[in-house]
Amino acid sequence: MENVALFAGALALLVYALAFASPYGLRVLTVAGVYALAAFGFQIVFGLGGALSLAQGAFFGVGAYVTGILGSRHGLGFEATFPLSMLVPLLLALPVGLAVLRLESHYFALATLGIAQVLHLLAVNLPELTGGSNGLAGVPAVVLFGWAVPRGLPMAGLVWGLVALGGLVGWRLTHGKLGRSLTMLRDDPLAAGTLGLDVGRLRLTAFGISALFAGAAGALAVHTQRVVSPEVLEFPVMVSILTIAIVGGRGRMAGAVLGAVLLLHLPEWFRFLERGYLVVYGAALLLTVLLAPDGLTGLLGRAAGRLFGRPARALPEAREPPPSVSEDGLTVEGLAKSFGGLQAVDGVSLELRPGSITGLIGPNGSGKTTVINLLSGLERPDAGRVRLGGRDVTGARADRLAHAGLARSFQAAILPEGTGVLEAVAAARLAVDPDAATAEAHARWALDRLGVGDLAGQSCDGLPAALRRRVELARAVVRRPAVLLLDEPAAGLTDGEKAELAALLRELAGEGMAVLLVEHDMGFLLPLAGRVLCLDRGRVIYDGPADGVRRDATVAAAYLGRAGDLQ
Ligand SMILES: Nc1ncnc2c1ncn2[C@@H]1O[C@H](COP(=O)(O)OP(=O)(O)OP(=O)(O)O)[C@@H](O)[C@H]1O
Repeated sequence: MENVALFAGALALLVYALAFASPYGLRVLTVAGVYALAAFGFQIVFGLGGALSLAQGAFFGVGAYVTGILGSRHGLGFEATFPLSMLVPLLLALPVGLAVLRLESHYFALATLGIAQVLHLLAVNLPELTGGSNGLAGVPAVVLFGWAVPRGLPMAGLVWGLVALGGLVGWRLTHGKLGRSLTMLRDDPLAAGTLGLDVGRLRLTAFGISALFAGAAGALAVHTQRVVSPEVLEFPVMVSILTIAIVGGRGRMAGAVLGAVLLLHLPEWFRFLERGYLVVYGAALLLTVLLAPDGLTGLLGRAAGRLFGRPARALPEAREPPPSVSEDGLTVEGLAKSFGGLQAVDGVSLELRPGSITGLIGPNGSGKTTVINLLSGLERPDAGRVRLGGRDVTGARADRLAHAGLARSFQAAILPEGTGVLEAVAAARLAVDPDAATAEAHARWALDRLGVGDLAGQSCDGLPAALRRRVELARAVVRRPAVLLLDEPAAGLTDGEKAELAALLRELAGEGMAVLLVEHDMGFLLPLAGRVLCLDRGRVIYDGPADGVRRDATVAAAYLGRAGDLQ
């Protein structure tokens, strides 16, 4: 269906360009292609990665200036200027990205906006290099195999040829491991780290790719206009790219094309309204954003789905992933963490041996989740030592710990809305499997293992709580971890479901996994766990066999009068 729509769209553009477009119309179409190319990169960094990079306009401008300066001042040809126009923004993006990519979203947006401001100032104030406010004229035409590509249809053809190529590259990236990893990162950055994804490296890669696309677009813009001026570094360029991505549909290459064609043509279509056109144009944009929050391509996709039904998803054959290799489990000594003045975890020591199930209990707020967060790398300990698989991993990042064989679940099962069950589970293998198809085959195995293989073709949206928990557990199990940390996995389950979960956990431990269970439900936990630790105000107040917990006076005292009760 998607392919038919793409083909129809491409054909319509071709017919318009060949038979109907005036020279001016061809120029607008060419510029639309240039913006589509810039928006492809933005779809990757913002649409998929969720990082509102306001540097896309700056990278566009840098690409434009590289072609402008090298072309008009040094007479270099397209074959040299075009790759350099992509390379220079990339070289700028890497150090800038390293410096700003770890900032929180709005600070990141501001920092990237600053880049454009600085570059604009440089462009205006370095006239010997850039031509100052007037810019540089006389940028040569693109010369291909000795033929100077004239403006009009040939230039439009060249630009749209590159749009087709760029769109294909972008489409492959978005549908492969990178795109899926970025989507996971956007939807749930915390979980992404615990699934082994290197958040920093992924963001930097997306930022770099966005710069490559923007630089290419900037170069083509200059060849189309044959001049370069500080205008290419001004904010309207960035606003146009952002609008194109949002109106067209976040994260979709087809959305970038549709958005660019519409954004560039709407002012032309409304021009007869003279000064009133801006009002209508603004209202049309506002309506699109309000009525189609996932953009026009999202709207069209949903409409097509309703009309023609969703095509059945071809499911991969289940394949068993290799288990993590680890003879030793996890050993923790003197773990401590405070938040401000509050000592959340205070000198906790524990050992998770392969093949064992250990329970971690304690009243509400006693530090159980913080222990799991410390062990899985979401918090850094203030003190203590953690050894995993025989190696010291104290303070290691979540993705490193995941690679070392640790998996965890979260108290509130987080599955990204709008994602398929199979994709959500496969996300946990993206960091280790060679490609997305292998990750999906492994995910299929995990879903079968959890007894929910029939959910593979479904969406995560609207799944009942018990099934969501299973899918989330499948996401941990699919990693075949050596150590599995589960934060209240039985919450909200019926007695029958709890019994099934208990059987599964026994099976996993029987295969050599070391399991840590944080639980309030003693009826579930005590028959399952060999050993139980009880925390109170961050300290271990009981560490012994499960059947001794109920008789222990300190444990009973800790639970008395607290929100959590020893059921
Ligand atoms: N990021 C944080 N910043 C400040 N305080 C925190 C943070 N995380 C946890 N705390 C505090 O640390 C203490 C321990 O919290 P934690 O969530 O680990 O307890 P818990 O035993 O898991 O509780 P529950 O059973 O309710 O899940 C609480 O007082 C909590 O408010």
